[in-house]
Amino acid sequence: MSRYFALLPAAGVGARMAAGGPKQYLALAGRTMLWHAARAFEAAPAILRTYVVLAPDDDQWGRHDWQGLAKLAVLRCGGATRAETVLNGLRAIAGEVAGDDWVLVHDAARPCLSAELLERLLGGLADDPVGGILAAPVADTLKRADAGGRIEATVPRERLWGAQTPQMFRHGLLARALEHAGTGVTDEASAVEALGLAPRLVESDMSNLKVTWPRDLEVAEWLLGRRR
Ligand SMILES: Nc1ccn([C@@H]2O[C@H](COP(=O)(O)OP(=O)(O)OP(=O)(O)O)[C@@H](O)[C@H]2O)c(=O)n1
Ligand SMILES: C[C@](O)(CO)[C@H](O)COP(=O)(O)O
Repeated sequence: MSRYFALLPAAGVGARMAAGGPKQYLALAGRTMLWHAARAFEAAPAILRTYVVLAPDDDQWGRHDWQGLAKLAVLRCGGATRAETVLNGLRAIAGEVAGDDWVLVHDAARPCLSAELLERLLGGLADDPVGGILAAPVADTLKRADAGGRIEATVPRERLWGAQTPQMFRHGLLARALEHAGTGVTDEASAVEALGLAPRLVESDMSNLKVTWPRDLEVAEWLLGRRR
């Protein structure tokens, strides 16, 4: 029978947030952003454990309250890029997680993942031979800029999706894909794509936003408040 694990890369520095420290520890609706990101997996019975991958020199973890997260396990093996952090995490859990177990990789910077979207991902991929990701169809007209900030071209948006997380793959396949792809890929799916496979898209929406810029905090806070 398939087993399911969550893995949260949380070793980023939050350069674009420019908050004076890693953004995963910023307060949102009374908890840290990281707490909320991990909380989504707490409520899903299928998930056995939630691994959080911190930077080796993280000095903030111990300063916060992680109550309510019984499935949590902490790893201190984050790398210089998101891909490196995920691969280090996959290697660290290889003794506990089997090659054909599912791993759901979820950004610590996505604190608003709902139970509905998580269930949709788990249900949509249960029998999938490759795995896949939550993603939202692009709604805006897309422009490519030139170096001076003027429009160079309008890019057709048909069949374009914005990739989100969780990204769900079997441990063995994902580790192999990331080893093959190197540390530059910005998500797990692109590493799997580079092996010639086609991950499935499971439709999500903008409620599962990534908190990247300071202005995203207010939206995330509102979404979390609405859910309570
Ligand atoms: N070396 C890294 C870089 C990023 N991440 C994680 O990957 C997720 C998505 O990254 P992003 O939103 O880019 O976060 P930061 O890297 O912190 O932000 P920035 O790029 O603005 O510095 C976050 O949970 C972040 O902590 C990570 O674990 N290890
Ligand atoms: C994984 C991701 O959230 C999918 O949209 C995104 O690629 C992370 O990108 P970042 O540059 O690390 O923020």
